[in-house]
Amino acid sequence: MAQVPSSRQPKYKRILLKLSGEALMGTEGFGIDPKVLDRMSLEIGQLIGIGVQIGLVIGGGNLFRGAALHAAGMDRVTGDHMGMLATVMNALAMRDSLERSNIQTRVMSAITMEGVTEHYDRRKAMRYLGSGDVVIFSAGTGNPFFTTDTAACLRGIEVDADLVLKATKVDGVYNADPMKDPNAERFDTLTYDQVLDLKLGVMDLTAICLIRDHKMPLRVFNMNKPGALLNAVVGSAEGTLIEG
Ligand SMILES: Nc1ncnc2c1ncn2[C@@H]1O[C@H](COP(=O)(O)OP(=O)(O)O)[C@@H](O)[C@H]1O
Ligand SMILES: O=c1ccn([C@@H]2O[C@H](COP(=O)(O)OP(=O)(O)O)[C@@H](O)[C@H]2O)c(=O)[nH]1
Repeated sequence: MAQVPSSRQPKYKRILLKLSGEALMGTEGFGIDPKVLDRMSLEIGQLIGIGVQIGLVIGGGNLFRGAALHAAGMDRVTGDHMGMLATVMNALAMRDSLERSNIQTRVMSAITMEGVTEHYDRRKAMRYLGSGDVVIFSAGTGNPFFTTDTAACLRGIEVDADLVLKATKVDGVYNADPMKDPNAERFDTLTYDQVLDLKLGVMDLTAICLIRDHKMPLRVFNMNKPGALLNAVVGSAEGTLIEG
């Protein structure tokens, strides 16, 4: 397991990390790049090494998104079911990579899939987290019309995480989409209400309202920046912190 300097002590004991499905495809246009999984496992191993308890939610956008399937003519609920199943595939791939790095991992699913994953059970998940296992919460919330961002916030609140972390392709939250506006400026911190009032497209409104109502802090950071995850967990300025 990767070593980190002992000075880097965690500020947060238990975190819920959300990885977008798209991030898993690396430079490919679809699917899963094992190199990305292994890099994430290395970074997660560093956190385990300093005693952080980790819940993971992985999106499915590298495989299927209900809204996109619907736009192409499919029934929306069927599309969302396919999207949720895609997150289970990503979770199994991530578990495989974590376990090859000797990190004990559990996959739970909000949709019953006996023989493939455990069914989501909050109390069991809390026990697994408490004993140091990584728990991957798959199949989103189990309901259509939601996103895995909302699932991450929901599970984070349910399992009493100290912080929800959204790993994404950009360096944090900006005053405009930085992929479209080269002059966009990044915020170091934001309140929940600022995110809502300024309509900052970093997470869907359901997710932001949920964390606002439960006062769950959220940090948005760039998952392609080596060491950014560790920085965020030791409390260094990294990306954008949303709270208050
Ligand atoms: N105000 C904003 N600040 C940061 N990113 C934004 C903003 N508005 C839109 N985005 C876009 O949101 C994306 C991050 O969301 P994410 O959920 O990781 O991606 P996706 O929606 O493709 O799964 C970024 O790649 C960025 O282009
Ligand atoms: O609670 C949930 C979570 C996800 N999804 C479906 O799963 C897809 C993949 O999730 P998401 O788009 O959040 O993945 P990401 O953008 O993070 O890769 C979504 O588009 C939805 O179709 C859903 O129906 N309910």
